[in-house]
Amino acid sequence: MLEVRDLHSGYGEAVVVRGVSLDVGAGEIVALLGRNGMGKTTLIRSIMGLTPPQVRSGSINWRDESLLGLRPHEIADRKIAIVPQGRRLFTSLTVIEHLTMLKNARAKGGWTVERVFGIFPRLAERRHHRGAQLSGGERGMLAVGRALMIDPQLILMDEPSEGLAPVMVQHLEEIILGLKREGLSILLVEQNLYSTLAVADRVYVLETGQVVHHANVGELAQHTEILFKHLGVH
Ligand SMILES: Nc1ncnc2c1ncn2[C@@H]1O[C@H](COP(=O)(O)OP(=O)(O)OP(=O)(O)O)[C@@H](O)[C@H]1O
Repeated sequence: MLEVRDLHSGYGEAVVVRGVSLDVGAGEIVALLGRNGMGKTTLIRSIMGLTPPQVRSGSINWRDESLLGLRPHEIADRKIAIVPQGRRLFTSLTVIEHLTMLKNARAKGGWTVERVFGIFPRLAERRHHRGAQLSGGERGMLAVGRALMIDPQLILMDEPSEGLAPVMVQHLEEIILGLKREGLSILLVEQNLYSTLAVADRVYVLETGQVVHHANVGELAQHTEILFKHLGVH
């Protein structure tokens, strides 16, 4: 479904993503692991058409169509959503306003506000609260809910568990697995290794903008020395 080939992308003179190739299949959860500053966010933003960074060369194809040169809203029209790092919510808009701003009022089927409230009851309680009034966990839920409202087939999630309490991280894992069961594809950037191993099918490890390891989660769990070498974890 998503096919990235030999992608180079960066900021000004600095090329941060240096020749990355990766695939995300239908209904697959693929994780990008790597220490801070290795280029994960740059890669996610490049796929979504967000600038900066600027893509220098390589290809990004989605269902056999090139995404290069498309604007983020055109990419969203192709059913790709992003849960951006830091959530990027509007401080003065309410929960409901965030959820409805991208939904075509005439759209039929798919995700509705009520369905999002069904998986995140806390957001229902806070429906009239503004972005600035929400806790970190509530902001995280809203960022995921907002992404779902475009009825995505692929979600790019940039550290969705960042700042969440352990119980919420577990809830998020369940939601991610539920979305997979519905056939969604997810490209997940995650610092939380255990969360990654709990949900992902395959993992790419990035180091200074290059893929240095690619494995199924089962293989990775048996070769924890790889994680130690590239991620500095035990
Ligand atoms: N807007 C920008 N302008 C210039 N350089 C940037 C910009 N954003 C990121 N960089 C640089 O690109 C490199 C990769 O950053 P990136 O955010 O993609 O890493 P990351 O793997 O997602 O790490 P993190 O987990 O810290 O977000 C870093 O050296 C960073 O300083």
